[in-house]
Amino acid sequence: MVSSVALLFGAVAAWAVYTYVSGLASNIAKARKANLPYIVVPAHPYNKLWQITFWIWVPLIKRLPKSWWEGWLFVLEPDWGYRGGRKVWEPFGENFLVVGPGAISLFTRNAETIRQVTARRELFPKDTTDYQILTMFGQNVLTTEGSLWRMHRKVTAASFNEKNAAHTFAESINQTHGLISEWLGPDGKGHKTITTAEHDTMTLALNIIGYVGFGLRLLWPGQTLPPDIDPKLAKYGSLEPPSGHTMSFAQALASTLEYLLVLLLVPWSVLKRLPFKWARNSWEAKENYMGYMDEFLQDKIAEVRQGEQPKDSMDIMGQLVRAKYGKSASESSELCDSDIIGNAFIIIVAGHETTANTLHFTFTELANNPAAQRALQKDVDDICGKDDPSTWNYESVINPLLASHLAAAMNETLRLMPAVPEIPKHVAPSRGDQVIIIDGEKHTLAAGMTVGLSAVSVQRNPRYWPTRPSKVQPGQDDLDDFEPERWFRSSDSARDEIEDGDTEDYGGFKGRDTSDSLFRPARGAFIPFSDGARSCLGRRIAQVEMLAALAVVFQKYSIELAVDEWASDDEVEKMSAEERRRLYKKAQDMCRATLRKASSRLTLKLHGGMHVPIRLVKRGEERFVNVVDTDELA
Ligand code: HEM
Repeated sequence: MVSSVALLFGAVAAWAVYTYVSGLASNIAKARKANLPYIVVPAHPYNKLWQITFWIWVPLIKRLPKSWWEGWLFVLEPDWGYRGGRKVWEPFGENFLVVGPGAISLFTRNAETIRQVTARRELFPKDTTDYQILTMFGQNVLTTEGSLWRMHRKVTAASFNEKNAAHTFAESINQTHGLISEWLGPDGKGHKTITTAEHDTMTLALNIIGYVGFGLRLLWPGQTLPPDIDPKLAKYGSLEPPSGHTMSFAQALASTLEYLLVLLLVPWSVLKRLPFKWARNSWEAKENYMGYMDEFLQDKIAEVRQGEQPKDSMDIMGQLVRAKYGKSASESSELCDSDIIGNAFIIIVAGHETTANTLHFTFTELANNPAAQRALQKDVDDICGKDDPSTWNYESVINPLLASHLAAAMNETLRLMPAVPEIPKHVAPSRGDQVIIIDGEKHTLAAGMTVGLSAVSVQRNPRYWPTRPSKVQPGQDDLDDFEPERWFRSSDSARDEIEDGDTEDYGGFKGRDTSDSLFRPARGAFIPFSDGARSCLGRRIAQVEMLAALAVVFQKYSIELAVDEWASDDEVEKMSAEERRRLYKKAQDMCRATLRKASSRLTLKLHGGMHVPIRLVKRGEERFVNVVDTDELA
């Protein structure tokens, strides 16, 4: 008996060793065929078991002599692209392969490679198995491929037009007033240290996405609904839970997003029974959210059946309901109810945290870079003047804003801290090996190989971005620094297109990612919204939303880093300009160190309560940003 058990274990162990070694050998052969630099790792970075347990193994491996692990261990740590910076690429150039026993991946910071991958959607699709957990409320545009994706993309893209961008601009202006009131504090005077900027920009983006996704007006604490609001919408807009719910709609939405990873990873049948507070909270959020979605769907279907005209606002879910139940529904009738709820959910997920963090980092970087903030304020004054933001006309201000220091600051944040630092694709397993050309040489990528487009690395690659000496890191170039002014440098690169690229129209905004009057990076070198057919559907909405928020805030206010850690308000009051500059430098160094610690779970952000304290002050009442970096005032 004992010997048969030992035999069984021996056989299983032999099989495991054989699978491991033969898998590794086969992937090494594929790497050699690709003729690109490669490293061999004991476990692949995308291996789920490794992703859960890496924190146990990495410190253990680091106890071994450094020469044993320094050339490869970095790829097995999360966020190596963002945290490791450019030096990790030095041994490899712009493309390298990571070869593990179960998988092989190409990582690239080469624009030519990125162009070829993003332009050929069918040869380099998304690996939708990785996205299946995001189908928890229904199939949607992010989680599907092939003809199913086409259908989802077509129906959802219909809402992403200029008319709706203008509606979003107006709602962003309105919601930014809520953010400002929050930051000014109850006395409305400002000068109060804000440690919740990350949370507050999330609320701002949530309230805007509530409008984009459902046509709802969501409130900030202390606000009330307009008296003439449609009673059906009041139920969703109210800060109090209506009957049948234990949370308001906004609370249900915010908590569902807060507990998203729990809801994605823990089976619901288990979650329901777990005796922990986080499990109860996430379950309550999900139950409320699903309840609201069902009611919302039924309300919208009833509206369509009663022949009610659509409201003149952005409302993706309403538009999807009309696509299925309206008079001209034939084309899109393949949508089922869960697809509608699934798409509404994914638009919120895709458009909430991404925009919130970009805005949060832009506010923080502008506080950290007073010269950039002053240049931005000058442009707000020139474009918008002193007019009440509610009177700003979208058609006349949007293009000037897109060509201004506001867009330059937004682009610079997207360059340095893209919400999605690495965009995953793979070589379609059913289409065989694929050849790509890099600097005139052919390279064969094996079918099934995963491809990580490193946005964060290509966007700091000196081959594509003109550089100047860094003002913060002596002896280095300025590619790791926040320098919005870079977007006003001259461009000599053509927007290289791919000859056999996918040219079909998949809807969404058609213009470029950046204004023609700003620096135009080589195609593939600036991919915060990805590129090609599967690029971000909400790009224009996100840009419009962020520009509106920046313009409203900086028209009347400045943002400064808080210095409470080093000096009281009374002490600052008595300081000379030079003393203030020295003090602010401490806050600037601390700010840079904190931002370097950002990490990505869903998107790149400051996790675990990490924050950079800031203050909102009326223009003319600044303590620092009008005296720091003043030599740069032109
Ligand atoms: C700063 C803000 C944003 C950034 C940086 C961003 C970035 C991206 C990126 C990189 C992708 C491709 C992801 C991948 O291939 O895995 C993507 C896809 C997508 N984004 Fe955004 N996004 C932003 C805002 C938004 C907004 C506001 C919306 C909606 C209102 C939105 C809706 C979508 C959708 C639906 C997709 C999937 C498109 C498809 O697969 O066909 N995004 N986004």
